[in-house]
Amino acid sequence: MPDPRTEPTPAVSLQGLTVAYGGHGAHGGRPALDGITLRIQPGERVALVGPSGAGKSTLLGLCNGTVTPTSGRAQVLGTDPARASSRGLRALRSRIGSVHQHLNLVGPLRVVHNVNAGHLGSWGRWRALRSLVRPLQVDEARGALARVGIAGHLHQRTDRLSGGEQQRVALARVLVQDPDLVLADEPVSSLDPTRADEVMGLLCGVLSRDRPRRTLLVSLHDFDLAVRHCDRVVGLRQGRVVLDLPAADVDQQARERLYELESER
Ligand SMILES: Nc1ncnc2c1ncn2[C@@H]1O[C@H](COP(=O)(O)OP(=O)(O)OP(=O)(O)O)[C@@H](O)[C@H]1O
Repeated sequence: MPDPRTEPTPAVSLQGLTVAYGGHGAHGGRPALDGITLRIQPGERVALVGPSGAGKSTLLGLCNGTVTPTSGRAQVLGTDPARASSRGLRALRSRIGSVHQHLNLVGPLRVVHNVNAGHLGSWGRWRALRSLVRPLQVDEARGALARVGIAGHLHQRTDRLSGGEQQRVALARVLVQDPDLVLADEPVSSLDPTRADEVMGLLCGVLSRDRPRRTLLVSLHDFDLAVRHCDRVVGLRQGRVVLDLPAADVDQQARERLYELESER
């Protein structure tokens, strides 16, 4: 049993968390998350996998405070998002980087502005507006783009880039934000397999090498990508954790158990 005095404070700690949207469970009374207990240590790269509707996005939403639990407790970077003041929640969110399938990039803006959006949590409003007129911290933006392999695109219009390149802009935005925790919800599901593999390599490589204690929690439909790029694989099914293994220990049997048809259970 680990000694609580020497264990690091977890980056994410969920205890008996249940989410029942609208006060009722989804799918005929079943909650979206059903008594989830999970600890993720700083620096871990964790993949969340499981069938559609298993609760992966809901779990990520709990971590950034956009979803409120019905019961149970969460600590994310030492803060309970559901009990934090609005200032506390803002402070927490400034330490969390997000990567989504929908990239939330402003297409007509030049790439440098979208990368600099990573500073918005720390820049005041005037600094942000000034930067829109004449970009600030350009060298930092260029450096971040270089690290994701598209340094030459700094001044291009963002919507002229390919989907994979735009995903790299979103990663560069996270790099300049420099968060302690990255939450990625289906970050590569719109990319072809080769691009998806490259972007996952950057997400789990550059983003975590950048700061070794940075924690990554990424939901994925592609089980192979999860095993290939992450340290640990957590499988959700019907709102419960049914698999939690180091990626190296995941075998075919574990995979089949996770995805077997609902009717077979
Ligand atoms: N805002 C909401 N209101 C009501 N029910 C919701 C809401 N969001 C999700 N649900 C339900 O909660 C359950 C879990 O959904 P969630 O999106 O977390 O699953 P998921 O594993 O991310 O699915 P997918 O892989 O398809 O994105 C589903 O039954 C879904 O219909």
